[in-house]
Amino acid sequence: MEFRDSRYVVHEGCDHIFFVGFLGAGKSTLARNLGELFHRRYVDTDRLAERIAGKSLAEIYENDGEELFRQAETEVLHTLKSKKSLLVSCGGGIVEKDINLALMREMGVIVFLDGDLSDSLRQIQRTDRRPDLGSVENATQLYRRLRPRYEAAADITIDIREKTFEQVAIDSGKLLWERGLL
Ligand SMILES: Nc1ncnc2c1ncn2[C@@H]1O[C@H](COP(=O)(O)OP(=O)(O)OP(=O)(O)O)[C@@H](O)[C@H]1O
Ligand SMILES: O=C(O)C1=C[C@@H](O)[C@@H](O)[C@H](O)C1
Ligand SMILES: [Mg+2]
Repeated sequence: MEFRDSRYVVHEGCDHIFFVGFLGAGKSTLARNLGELFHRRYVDTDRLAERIAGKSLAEIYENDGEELFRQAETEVLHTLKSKKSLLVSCGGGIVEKDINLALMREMGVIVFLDGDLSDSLRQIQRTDRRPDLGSVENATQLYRRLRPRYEAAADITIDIREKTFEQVAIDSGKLLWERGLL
């Protein structure tokens, strides 16, 4: 059943806000915080992809490989077309596929949380559950490869370096509110 609540902002057409950025940057925390502050529903593409596949991200990678996970991720994005006004925290690798970028652009705006790799690595508690991460060398390579893709995809970039999660929520909430996006 479609969730309805008069406190929630409803714009015309599809008006999702997609948060992209490296693994552990704080995308889910921000989307959840902004959802509470601005009464917008929040979803996470990794969790939705796990639901489609019926297993955890780590299990998908191990049993089926990354490609199947990426397919589930694209499927997830398609399902969001029929929804409205969502705050969407995206998997770190969502920018790997051009089709995902096109779908996100079609459905709303893309916000890039631009942070340091060292902060991401510190914030990720269970690196064993993160198949994409691997060693520090691997994570560094991945960060170098993905960062230009986040930058190119972004409608809005938020510098999150040396900011607390709370500061990021306040700064980005203000910015998105001023642009009429929240
Ligand atoms: N207020 C906070 N202060 C410090 N650390 C926090 C705070 N909120 C969350 N964290 C930590 O930072 C981690 C990363 O945050 P979050 O899960 O929001 O990032 P993400 O970008 O969504 O990562 P993922 O790659 O898992 O999708 C959390 O798992 C948590 O351990
Ligand atoms: O290793 C991981 O935890 C992840 C791998 C990528 O597919 C990402 O897209 C996903 O967000 C997380
Ligand atoms: Mg997340």
